Amino acid sequence: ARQSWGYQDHNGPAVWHERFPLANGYRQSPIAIKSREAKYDPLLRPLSFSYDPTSPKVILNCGYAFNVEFDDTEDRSVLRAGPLKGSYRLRQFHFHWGPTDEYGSEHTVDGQEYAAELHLVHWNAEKYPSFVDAAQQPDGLAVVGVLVKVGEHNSPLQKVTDVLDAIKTKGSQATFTNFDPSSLFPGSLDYWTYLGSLTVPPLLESVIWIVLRQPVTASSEQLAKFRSILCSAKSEPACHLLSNYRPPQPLRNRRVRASFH
Ligand SMILES: NS(=O)(=O)c1ccc(C(=O)NCCC(=O)/N=C/Cc2cnc[nH]2)cc1
Ligand SMILES: [Zn+2]
Repeated sequence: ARQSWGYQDHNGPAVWHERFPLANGYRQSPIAIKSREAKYDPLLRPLSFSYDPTSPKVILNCGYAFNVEFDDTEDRSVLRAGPLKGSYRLRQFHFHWGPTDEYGSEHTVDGQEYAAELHLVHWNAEKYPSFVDAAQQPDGLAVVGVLVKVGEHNSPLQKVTDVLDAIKTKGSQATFTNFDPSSLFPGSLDYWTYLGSLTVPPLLESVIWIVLRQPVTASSEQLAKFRSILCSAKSEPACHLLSNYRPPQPLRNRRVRASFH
């Protein structure tokens, strides 16, 4: 079968444009956030989320990340307010990381790269009939990004890292429930927001990004656990997913707004 996209030299972010022309689009993500150029917007409201801890169902190794996937057939876990109009339904969360603790986040802040980044992917179920439809619309998706720096052990995260041995190979999945993803949030919900895209192919320009200002920590051992999953299927030669971040993309004609002074 044709090589699909990935994060190696032959199929990584530098060549995605060959098969996914949106890679060179006008509202691509991630971006390098420059805090001094972000403008405080008093019209931005605090984020309001209500997550049902029984709505996560499975954790899946999709070869380029692992996704904790939610039952999004009704409004069980939703995000409202902030920069959003209406309510957005949580579909999945996943992480991006790098080969060492020094880098691996997708967004950077004032040139600072973080060890990893958590993405909670929501879609506008009030306005669109399905995730796939919402993903084609400029206001269809809302992704909350949480920066992860290496440091103290993160105990809520341990529930996720403990199950990674059970989904080592691409395509494997395991039951995963009774988990509240807001347990992974930092103390402050201050955020930057801007209009962007998926950071993986097809790079659709349908994401309202909400990047929390305050990072959370994870221990070096927990970060190493991310790198232990394989991007290869059981039948293939093993290849560890050591890195799955897209570097920052041109800001072009966009403004980053801040919810805080
Ligand atoms: N990196 S990101 O946050 O921009 C991002 C956002 C969305 C996707 C995405 O849309 N991937 C497709 C796989 C998926 O989301 N699968 C979900 C299955 C599912 C979950 N609940 C019901 N079905 C990937 C990366
Ligand atoms: Zn992501």
